[in-house]
Amino acid sequence: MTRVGVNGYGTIGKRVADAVAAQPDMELVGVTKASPDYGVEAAARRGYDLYTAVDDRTDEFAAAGVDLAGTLGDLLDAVDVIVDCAPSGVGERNAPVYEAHDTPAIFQGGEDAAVAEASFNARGRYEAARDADSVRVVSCNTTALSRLLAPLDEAYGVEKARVTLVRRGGDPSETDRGPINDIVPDPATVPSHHGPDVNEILPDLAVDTAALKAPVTGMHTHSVNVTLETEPDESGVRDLLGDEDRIFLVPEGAGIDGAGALKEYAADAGRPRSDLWENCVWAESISVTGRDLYLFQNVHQEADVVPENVDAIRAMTTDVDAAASMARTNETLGVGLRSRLGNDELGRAELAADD
Ligand SMILES: NC(=O)C1=CN([C@@H]2O[C@H](COP(=O)(O)OP(=O)(O)OC[C@H]3O[C@@H](n4cnc5c(N)ncnc54)[C@H](OP(=O)(O)O)[C@@H]3O)[C@@H](O)[C@H]2O)C=CC1
Ligand SMILES: O=C(OP(=O)(O)O)[C@H](O)COP(=O)(O)O
Repeated sequence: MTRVGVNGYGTIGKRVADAVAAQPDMELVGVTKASPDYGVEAAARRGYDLYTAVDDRTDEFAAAGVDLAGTLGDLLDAVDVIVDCAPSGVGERNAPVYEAHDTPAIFQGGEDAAVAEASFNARGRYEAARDADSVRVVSCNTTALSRLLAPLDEAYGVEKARVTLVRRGGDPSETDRGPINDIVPDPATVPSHHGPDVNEILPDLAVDTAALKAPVTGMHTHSVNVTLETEPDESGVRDLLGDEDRIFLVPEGAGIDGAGALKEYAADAGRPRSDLWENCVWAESISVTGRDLYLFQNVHQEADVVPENVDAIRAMTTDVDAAASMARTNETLGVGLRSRLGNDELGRAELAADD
């Protein structure tokens, strides 16, 4: 049983905590908060022990009537691995604290790659985390690109990938983010950080990325063009991507026309927080011209890195291999969304059996 702590209980931390708690081979020892706001209630409702991320704020929690199990240092001494889910840049400041407690750590994609010994994606780079003392799960966008490009490279060879990322302006809870009335090149320089970050996972893959930010909160959207080394056909690409558990082929003719409908689909499927852990590739966008493949995919930024964090914990702390870890994570969380529309007869009994 791997004992796990989560440092930072925000957008990513609360989801990672729930995913860890669902694993039969992991124990969630506790989570931290920096301030006693509404997030502490979510942790309490789930029965998670709460620690303060910042030692000298203990009195603030007491004044708000919040019981603490201890400080970050206490949590670090009680776990086999800590998952840092602090705001971007704060993880780097936390790294020396983890080292001082001799606690292996997993960081998130808001940190520079240099924060950890290895960058991680279960599909592309699981073994790199084996026995590492620190690992960085790459960002939501980089995770999605790695999941997409790895199977394409294996099946056809990637000569060159070119991706335009329309990034969401902020998460739904982030009232202070933007833009609110523009689509902004961000960064305005090319390549954006995503291409070099993909190369942390797939080092030999030629990929250029350009990014913008848009006034939406639900999901990122990627416009993808990949020149392949061998000529594919559209149905072959559909089958290839459809066989990946962490890719959801958005069915043609289902009336799912954007992120709003995708999130509704996830809610109807009973997903916690309407989370879409899978890349969402629009099936009808898959188009081939010679060796050029085109498609659109949507990425739920709050969710896609969550199964990757679970696999990173296993890679660092156990002998379980990539395929077995991914299968266990997928099964326990329910990753592997599939639509039967346009495929088989839509049987109520069959759908109910999935629940
Ligand atoms: N949001 C996203 O879409 C994605 C984010 N990431 C990355 O994940 C990481 C976390 O992002 P996100 O969850 O969005 O951030 P949030 O701002 O939602 O949550 C951060 C959490 O960290 C806590 N915190 C604040 N200061 C500290 C500290 N000094 N030590 C420990 N914890 C602290 C906050 O506490 P409190 O609430 O009490 O202030 C909050 O609970 C970043 O690296 C980000 O780039 C990766 C993929 C997608
Ligand atoms: O890591 C992320 O995005 P990124 O892949 O564009 O760097 C997350 O969506 C957080 O991005 P943010 O820095 O816009 O909050």
